[in-house]
Parts: sequence; C-alpha cells; structure tokens
Amino acid sequence: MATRADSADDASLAALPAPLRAFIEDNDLDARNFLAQHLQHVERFLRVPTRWQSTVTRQVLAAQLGVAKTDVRPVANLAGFYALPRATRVAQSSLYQEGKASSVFGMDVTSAIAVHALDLVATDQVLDLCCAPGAKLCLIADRLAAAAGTPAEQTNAEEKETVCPGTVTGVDVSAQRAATCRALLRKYPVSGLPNARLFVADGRTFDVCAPVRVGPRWTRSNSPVLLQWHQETTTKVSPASADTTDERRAQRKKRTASAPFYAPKTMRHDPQIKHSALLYDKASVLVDAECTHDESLAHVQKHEAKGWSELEEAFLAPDRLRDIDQLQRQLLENGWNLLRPGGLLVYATCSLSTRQNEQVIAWFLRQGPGAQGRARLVPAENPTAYQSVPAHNGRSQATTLTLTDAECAHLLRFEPWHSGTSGLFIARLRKTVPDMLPAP
Ligand SMILES: C[S@@+](CC[C@H](N)C(=O)[O-])C[C@H]1O[C@@H](n2cnc3c(N)ncnc32)[C@H](O)[C@@H]1O
Repeated sequence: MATRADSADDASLAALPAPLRAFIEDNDLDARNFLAQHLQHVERFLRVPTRWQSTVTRQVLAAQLGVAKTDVRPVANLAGFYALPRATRVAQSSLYQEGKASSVFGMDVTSAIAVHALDLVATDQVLDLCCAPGAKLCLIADRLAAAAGTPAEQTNAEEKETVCPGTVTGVDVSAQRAATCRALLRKYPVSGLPNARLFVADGRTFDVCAPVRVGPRWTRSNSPVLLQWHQETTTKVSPASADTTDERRAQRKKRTASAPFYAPKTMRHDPQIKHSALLYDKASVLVDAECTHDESLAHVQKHEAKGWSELEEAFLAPDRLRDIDQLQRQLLENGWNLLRPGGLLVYATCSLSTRQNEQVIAWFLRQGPGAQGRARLVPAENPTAYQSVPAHNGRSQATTLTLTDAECAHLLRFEPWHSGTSGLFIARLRKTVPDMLPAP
C-alpha cells in the first residue's frame, strides 16, 4: 500500500491518472511525493559556477531575479548553490532576458549531492554514463578545474593551453540530448579549461578508456602504457606471416578511435588506448541511469500541465517498465568494467522505485560483478553536503535478494515531500579487488 499522510489525501490521489496511481501502488512509493499539498515547501535551485562565485553574489542574484534578498537562500555546505521559492519566475527575470544567465545554472541540489558523492580530486578521470542534458557533467568539469586550482579566467593563448589534469568523459545514447549537453558546455565555459568530452554511444557497451593525451604536451607521454602502445601499433607485420590479414585487421582495430561527439582540441585526437592502466580513475564513474523519472518534479509537473498521456506512453508503458531495470543493470555493469580497482562508482536515479534502486544494487552485490566481495557500499567520506538536505536511507526489501540494514544505511533517498528537493536515489560502490578490462 503506497504511503500517504492521511485519508484526506485520498481525493487528490484519486485525481491522478490511473497508470500513475498503479505505478505508485505497485512500487510502494510515498504518494505524498505526487500531491501538491505536500510539495509546497519544495524550492528551486540555482548554481553559480566557481569562476563567478565572487561576483555573482546573493545580492546580485536577488537584484537580477527581481526578488528580495531573503528569497535567495544560500544552500549550506554547497558553495555556489542558492534556493529560491518554487514560484520564482526565473525565465522571465532580467537574469535570463538580458542574457546574464550564462553565469548561472538551474540545477536541483540533489544532483549536486550526486556529484559531491564522487569525492572528486583534481586528477580524477571521470566517466559520466548517461550524461545528457549535462547538469552534473558541467558541475564535475567545474569541480575538477577548481580542485586543480587553475586560474578562474584565462586571458592569453599560453594560459589557454593550461592543462587541467582531471577530465570528464560524458556518454549519452541520444544525439539530440548530447547536442543539448554540448551547447551547455559551450554556452557556459564552466571551468575555463578544456576538460570535458562527449560521446554519443550506448552506455551498455561503451569501451573508451580515460584519455591519454590530456593537454597539448601529452602529459602522460612518458607512461609505459603509451610507449608500449606506440611500439605495438608501429611494428611492421611480416608479409610472410600466415595470418597477415588477421594481424593487419587487429593492428587497424588498435589504431581506430571512436570519434567523440564533442571534444576540446586537447582531447580530440586521443588514441583511445584500451588498457587496464587507463580505466577511469579513482573512479568517479557516475551512472545516472535512465529511469521512470517518477520523482523528478520538473518532469512530473510538466506532464501535469501538458496532460498525462505522454507520461503514460513514454515512461510508464508496460514494455518500458518491464525492461528498465535490465537496462540499469547493464549500465551499472559496464560502468563498473571501466572503473579502476579501488575506484568509486556512484549509481543514481530520479526514481524512488525499489526495483530500480535497492533491487539493482542487491543484484549487483549478490549476483552481479560486485559479488564475492568485489564491491562494497560505502558511506559518504565527507558528509557535510549530505546534511544540507534531509534524506532517508535505503529500504530493505523482502525479496530473495535483500540488502542488510548496514548496507541500507549507506543508501540515500531524497523524497520530495521530506527533502524539499526533487527526488533522487544515490548509492556509492567501491571496487575492492583488481578487475581488468576484458581483452580487446
Ligand atoms: C536521468 S537522465 C541523465 C541526466 C544527466 N546525468 C544530467 O545530470 O543532466 C538519463 C539519460 O540517460 C540516457 N540514456 C538512456 N539509455 C541510455 C543508454 N543505453 N546509454 C547511454 N545513455 C542512455 C538518456 O538519453 C538520458 O539523457
């Protein structure tokens, strides 16, 4: 039975379309997340990128948005994030009308917490599977550059060549959505450094490792991996060899790179070497999996305003519901394969269905690639950002694959009625034993 505050909510619940009600019931969701009377305190959030934080202050934002300063609330422990009353008409404000919006992003604070959960350091090579439209990707790029302590503004050519040692590689299956992401990267020069590239590819099979050529001077050019690759790919194949064709084909394959959909000059011609030493770092692999979006407030409210039929057809269709957790498991598995030992993977969805969250994690830890101690759920290393927004812990499920209470304590569920944000589920998985990429 879906949870609700009391029977007074029943009338509002009855007004929801039948497929959504069935989805809420079948997935044991808290119905308060869908009822306006429980969502009045939910705010909207803006992010000011690091390079503008000293100039775009709370006061400046209030003036540009045409609201009182008290309406712009800095979010505790998350630098550059501001909460606004939900009714604030951001798109109509001078902030947008006069083109000043390139100094701010609309981004829910829970998305920032998902990025925070990666524990980024300046040298991280990050993979962002399912990256579009790119809010988290832009924040990752910004945080990496800020962690590198690079100048906020680059003014001359030499500075533009500055290498940001950390990079983020975004992947999305939709070219249209990736184009939005690319536009965002171009529109908001978030970090001022060329440290983000995009691929249009299926995240279930994507196999491009972290970039080797970071910056114009091939910062890893003396690495044994690169030297070995050069040696292998330039070795002449003997014409007398019995399997010349196969060998040539193998050589060609080694040299073939997948064209990035977007990459700054410094990463455009990366040789894309497949090697265990080039798995994504420490790891910051973010699997922001495709889901039913049932707790994305913007998503649900859009359908409420425009009519529910599209939501039913596009997101709650029986075929899609049947296959969605399979897709999530495959994305998680591939992200895991691309993660280096000791690395950290963050799995997130904007659904609060246990089937798409706890059950995916339970499968991963008991039967999937994380079984036999190869992965463990870990709590936040620096929990301050999490404390900015109230969250529930994971739910242990009475199914064959159950998570322990200790494991559930490491899972975060942001429920809109409780957290005052859009909904999000977050799990952090640490890779504990050496695991190599399958041979190319
Ligand atoms: C929840 S959204 C990601 C939001 C994004 N991380 C952000 O912060 O803006 C899920 C994305 O997954 C993408 N997607 C769905 N199936 C995919 C697949 N098989 N491989 C890669 N991306 C996929 C969708 O196109 C969609 O853009």
